[in-house]
Amino acid sequence: MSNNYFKIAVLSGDGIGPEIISESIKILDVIAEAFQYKFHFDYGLIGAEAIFKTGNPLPEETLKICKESDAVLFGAIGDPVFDNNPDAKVRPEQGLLKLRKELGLFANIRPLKTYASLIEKSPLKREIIEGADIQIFRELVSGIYFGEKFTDPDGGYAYDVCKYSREDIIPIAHMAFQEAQKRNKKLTLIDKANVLDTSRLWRKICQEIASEYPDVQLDYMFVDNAAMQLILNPKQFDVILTENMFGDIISDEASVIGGSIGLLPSASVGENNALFEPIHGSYPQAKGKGIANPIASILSVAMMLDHLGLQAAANKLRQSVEHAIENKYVTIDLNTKQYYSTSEVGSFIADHIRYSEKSYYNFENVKIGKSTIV
Ligand SMILES: NC(=O)C1=CN([C@@H]2O[C@H](COP(=O)(O)OP(=O)(O)OC[C@H]3O[C@@H](n4cnc5c(N)ncnc54)[C@H](O)[C@@H]3O)[C@@H](O)[C@H]2O)C=CC1
Ligand SMILES: CC(C)CC(=O)C(=O)O
Ligand SMILES: [Mg+2]
Repeated sequence: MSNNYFKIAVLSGDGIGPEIISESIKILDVIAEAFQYKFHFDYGLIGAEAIFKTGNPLPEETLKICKESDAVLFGAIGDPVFDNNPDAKVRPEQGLLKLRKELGLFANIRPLKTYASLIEKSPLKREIIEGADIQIFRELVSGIYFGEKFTDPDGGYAYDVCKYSREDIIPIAHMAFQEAQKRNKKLTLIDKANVLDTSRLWRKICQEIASEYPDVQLDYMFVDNAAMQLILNPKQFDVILTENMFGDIISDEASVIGGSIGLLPSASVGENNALFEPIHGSYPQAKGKGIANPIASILSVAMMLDHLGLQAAANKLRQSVEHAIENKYVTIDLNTKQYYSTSEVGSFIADHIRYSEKSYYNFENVKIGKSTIV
């Protein structure tokens, strides 16, 4: 990887995937211009569109461009054709799971924050959520999503095995402890250790590792209680560490604190590869309507820029997203009275980066894009 040339594999996927990814590419084009970087995009098929075109949810060619990339930008996969057919043998989700496994993306980092102007959008009370700031570390390539699966041909029973090894837990546990050290020195392991052997293994290993981080306070919480505590008192959490399925579920729940799942980005990282993806899915009901919030994908681009060592660009991008949110330049999920389309929000953020980087305008007084800031 040279200092200013980056190969990005782009997997738009299904549903709203292509719409949100096209806003993220718009942003990357502007960042390339403003900061003098070159991003080379290699597009690949994945998910339902890949099944429809090739029969395979993760074609070899897609895997190849991802492995050869500096980073992967991922939209979303999933289609009702498969969701509504429990007998389908090939499924879009298998493409994403296989990609995560093949790239060794063991840690999925899902940051959650609140924005002052969106506090009222959350169904939760201001005093409960204001200032909440949580970093979720979700294990991503093991556990029940990857264990042996079986369905009795007569349809009488089925099972999914949940398996964890020391090797699966240690790397992400260290990552979470190190993040806790950089933040408020508080780590909560969310598990079900009162019932599950796998959870007891997580506790044991985290207790062992804790001795290497004596300044970090390690707490435990059962996942059922955590699901309740997250919305009753989210500010008690700082860094959360959890297994694959629990992390999947509680992070969607946590998005209610921020105001919309359409705001939450994530980074999926491993030893040699990294992939950046919103936490939401393909939201098929919104496909082609221009109503999807592109910010989760755009903030995933900010995480990608951090990963590539382009902190100045990442910070500028986050400032521009905040500028859009604070100026109420948002999609319908965040404001049903005054809202903008997916591409208008993307353009507003892109314009803010472009003009503020070039110091063309005083931004407090300028009208950007098709609509007026009111
Ligand atoms: N990483 C991925 O690609 C994921 C894929 N999926 C797949 O997505 C499909 C739909 O699954 P759902 O459970 O409905 O989850 P979903 O995350 O696609 O949508 C759930 C709800 O969240 C809201 N939402 C999601 N994204 C949004 C956005 N960008 N802007 C505004 N609102 C947004 C909508 O209200 C939507 O009804 C399924 O096929 C599922 O398997 C689900 C989760 C993750
Ligand atoms: C395989 C995916 C559909 C899992 C998921 O929901 C997620 O990663 O958020
Ligand atoms: Mg999910």
